[in-house]
Amino acid sequence: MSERPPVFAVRDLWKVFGPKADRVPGTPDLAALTAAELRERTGCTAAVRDVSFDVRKGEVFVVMGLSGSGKSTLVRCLTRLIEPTAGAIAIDGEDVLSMDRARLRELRRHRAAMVFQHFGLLPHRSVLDNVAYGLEIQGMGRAQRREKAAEVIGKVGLEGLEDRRPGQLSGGQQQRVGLARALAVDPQVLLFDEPFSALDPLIRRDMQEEVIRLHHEEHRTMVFITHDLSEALRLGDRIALMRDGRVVQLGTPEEIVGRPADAYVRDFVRDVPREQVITVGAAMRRPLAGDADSGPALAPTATVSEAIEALARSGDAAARVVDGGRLLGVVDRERLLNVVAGTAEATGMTGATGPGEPPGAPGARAEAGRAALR
Ligand SMILES: Nc1ncnc2c1ncn2[C@@H]1O[C@H](COP(=O)(O)OP(=O)(O)OP(=O)(O)O)[C@@H](O)[C@H]1O
Repeated sequence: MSERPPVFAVRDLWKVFGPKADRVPGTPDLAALTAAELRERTGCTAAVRDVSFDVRKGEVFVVMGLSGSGKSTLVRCLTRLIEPTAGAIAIDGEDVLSMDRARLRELRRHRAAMVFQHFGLLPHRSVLDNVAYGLEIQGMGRAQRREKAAEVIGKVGLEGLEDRRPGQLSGGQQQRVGLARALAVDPQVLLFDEPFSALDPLIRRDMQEEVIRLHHEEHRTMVFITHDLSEALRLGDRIALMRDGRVVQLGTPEEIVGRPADAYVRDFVRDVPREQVITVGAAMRRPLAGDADSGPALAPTATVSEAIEALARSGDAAARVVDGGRLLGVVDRERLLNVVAGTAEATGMTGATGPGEPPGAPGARAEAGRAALR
């Protein structure tokens, strides 16, 4: 697979709050301290600690972690809503840290639009004018921006509500207005800061579907903060799991669930139904002589859960994993049970590569996991 170029490239990023914050990243003794030790020794909080990652074009990149792990600080650093202490950030190869005020404004207005949990809508303006607001501050003429706003309102399913004020909308509808406003400026990347956490579960699911749809139909690049694991697994092509300012694992949902990097991640994903996330492509063994002839055929992106169902129906002992007519491997009952029981790491016969850089097509496998969780 050819690597998609990064939209954001983040390297060795630090954000330290507190007195003389600058000295922390450059002083190995301080940089090595735990969060609690650092606070005690220096009075500083390292909200983001030595984080590096790329956000690839067209992917949904989820930043997940418990409250206080540094998610918001990290994402706010991307457009310098919070000024990083050390490190490098580039958008499309352009250095973000050296941008002047005008360039930064342009970055935030045109290139990386933020959708907040509290939608920041203007209460005295109609839905249409709220959606058009971003275009207005870009200097677009009234007729043109209203036309564009109406088009985006249609996209997010708010037709007929154009003339309402935000106060006359439900929470979910308000969030759609916030989303439409961000979309109207046609940004390269959408940044979501826990946008759905205040919504009730059904509406939340609706909005998640909306994000998935935008991802599929418009191939939007999105960075999505959440503290909710099932939301992360449902939406993310890749997930950066944060703890105390560090990214403890970066990978596809399948990798995070199937190959947790450490005890913390393992504990975090303990209750996830592995068979709904892990694919037969990861669980299979190499084919042996005679394997080609029997058992149902599954695509490598099929989940373990789908494989179990196929075997239950056919009565066979094993299923074949095939791609374009080629036999890739075999999953037998024992392998499938091991995934369900969590007694085998789903490393697959292709073996592991570095964290976050799986072989094959991570997007497709993440998609299989998401489909299962929907
Ligand atoms: N302006 C600030 N001054 C000092 N410390 C801060 C500041 N902003 C954030 N922090 C600290 O940095 C750490 C990371 O905070 P951040 O808000 O990024 O976490 P989060 O993962 O987004 O949390 P939540 O899910 O609760 O929003 C926390 O310990 C927080 O107290």
